[in-house]
Amino acid sequence: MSFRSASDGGNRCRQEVQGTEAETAGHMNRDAGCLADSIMLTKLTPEVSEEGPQTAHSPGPTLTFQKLHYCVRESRGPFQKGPEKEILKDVSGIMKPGMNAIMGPTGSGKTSLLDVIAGRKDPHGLRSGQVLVDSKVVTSDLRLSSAYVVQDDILMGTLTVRENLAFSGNLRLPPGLYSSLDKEVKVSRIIEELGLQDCAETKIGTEFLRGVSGGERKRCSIGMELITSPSLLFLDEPTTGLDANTANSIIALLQRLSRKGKTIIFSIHQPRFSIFRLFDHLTLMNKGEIIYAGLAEQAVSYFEDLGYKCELFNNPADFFLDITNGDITPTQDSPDAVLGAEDALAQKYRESRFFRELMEQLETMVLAVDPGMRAVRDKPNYATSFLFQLWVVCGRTVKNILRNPQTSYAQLILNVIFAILVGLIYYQIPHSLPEALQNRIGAFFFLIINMVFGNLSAVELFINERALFIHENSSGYYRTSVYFLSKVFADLVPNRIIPVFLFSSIAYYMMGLKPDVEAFLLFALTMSLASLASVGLAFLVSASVSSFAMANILIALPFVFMMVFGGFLVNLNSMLSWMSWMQWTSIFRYGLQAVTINELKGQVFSSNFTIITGEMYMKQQGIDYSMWGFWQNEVALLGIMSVCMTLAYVQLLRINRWK
Ligand SMILES: Nc1ncnc2c1ncn2[C@@H]1O[C@H](COP(=O)(O)OP(=O)(O)OP(=O)(O)O)[C@@H](O)[C@H]1O
Repeated sequence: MSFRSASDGGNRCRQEVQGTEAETAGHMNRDAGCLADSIMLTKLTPEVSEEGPQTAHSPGPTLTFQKLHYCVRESRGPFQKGPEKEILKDVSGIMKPGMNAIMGPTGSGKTSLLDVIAGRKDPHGLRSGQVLVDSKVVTSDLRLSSAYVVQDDILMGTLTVRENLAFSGNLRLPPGLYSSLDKEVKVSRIIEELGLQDCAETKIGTEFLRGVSGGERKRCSIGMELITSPSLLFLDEPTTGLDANTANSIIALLQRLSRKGKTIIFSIHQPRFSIFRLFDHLTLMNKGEIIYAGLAEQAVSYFEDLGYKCELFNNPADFFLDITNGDITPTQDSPDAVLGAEDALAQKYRESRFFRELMEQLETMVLAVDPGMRAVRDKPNYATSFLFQLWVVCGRTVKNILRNPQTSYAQLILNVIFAILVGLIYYQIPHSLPEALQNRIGAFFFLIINMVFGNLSAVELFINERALFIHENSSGYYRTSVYFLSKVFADLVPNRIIPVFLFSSIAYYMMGLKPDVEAFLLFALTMSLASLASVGLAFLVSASVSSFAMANILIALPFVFMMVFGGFLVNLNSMLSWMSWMQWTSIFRYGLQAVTINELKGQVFSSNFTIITGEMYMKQQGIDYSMWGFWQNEVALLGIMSVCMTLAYVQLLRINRWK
């Protein structure tokens, strides 16, 4: 078995291949039998193998896809959709246990094919065709039961390699099968297998923190998926961005796994020969069509039969890219020589014996499809319970905040500085008119502004980790509600509630407001609720958009409107009636009214000739200062917060998880 090349280079390749020939041959023989066997296999759930409590080594599943036509609609701007573009054209194939590479020039559709067969691409784009895994129709459930390593490593930068792997293991290994100790052992085994011992306790790294190297990151990403011992593993360009040696070691690792019976399917751009020779099966794509699918070592001879000549010492992978790019042309004397048409290579492939054999195999497999298994759409199954997920995800969020405390410190320091500033400006407000009322109301407005605008930073909450959330959620780590609650709690307590309480204490006593504990507590409550209501709105915006620029525009607009309708800048009674309804949505109005009632009720202010009570002033301003008048403001703030938080959760559920 060798790369059939007319050149000496081909002979050299042959010698290198021979090193792996024996094991590859064994693998191929097994594959031949595996096709029939695989029809019988139905298990796609992670096998509990070498590291787990049970010892089972069942071969990985066989994945088949038939006549896939996938279309995308190109966008021509925010409101204009472009024409539909077919990015996969009548694509069929079989991927058996072993190393299955999808190669092709850039834009040829490698990633699209990988995503469609992995169930990660929006099913609305699939015009026809079906994907089967062990003769079962693929449903959205495949996303949760198979493993997919994305091209950009998505890991929590503040956690170490071991902690990241433990996070994946804790959430994705069923507690009924694995004790805590089993999970720890499994993480250690994965670290060993991936050669990550030296950096196991090193943090992955963030923009502020230098962490592990690119290759170690990639290996950790693969480990995050291997923790469930998946029998089917998808990888999108696992070697992109890595140096030659690291790329080699990653592919060698994948080959070791494939020899344990796993089905490894990956897209790859232009591998060097030492990598290419480890492939068992090759699918070559060009312009959305397959131009070769078959054993990797037969690809060179296939193209040579078409009249292309592989140069001396040329790497087969480069040879194929030269063919697809049109950099080499076929010799016309070959009986099968390709003519000049754009899709001639795809046409030639469809006329080849490889395609004929594939179609025969596919027909047999489709006949074996259990009709009852068609179109089944299982609900996502999570390995762990809601409460356990909440515990683990909250733990990670808290750890992340403690290791990356800049935002929390900044929020705290900002609040203290601002409280001292407000306290100094409005230091010990007198009871004499006109300062008594003017300064009090001015100070309250100033305070509410700080509560609302001081929470602009909350818009980053779901934008920062959007990619991480989408990846983990669609890979079955945790429920959306778990992530939402963990982020909300972890943000609210350190960043919102504690700083606001500190702020209220400093500002309240420096300004010399009512010296009464109950009044202080109600003041702090109002400040907290005004803060939480604005945080709720910020969360809603944060969950709705994916860019900071858009989020800043969307959050600033309602805050400014709310400020205008707060009752301080304009008298709300004098407003045009069709506009005045906006006051009911204003956090400023509710906050301002509540602190005004709390402070002025029962107070008397005087000048040389005038005496005015707080009640008189509030009556004049149209403020209801009864008990319910006060509490309705608090209820309204709570209501705004609850509605916004609920909508933020709905938006998180609606985030597009498809690629
Ligand atoms: N959602 C989409 N909207 C518009 N075009 C798309 C979309 N997804 C894929 N395409 C187009 O489909 C073609 C194939 O894309 P794909 O990413 O699969 O190629 P690729 O072979 O993986 O390329 P690369 O090696 O550069 O990643 C490209 O022309 C790409 O622009």
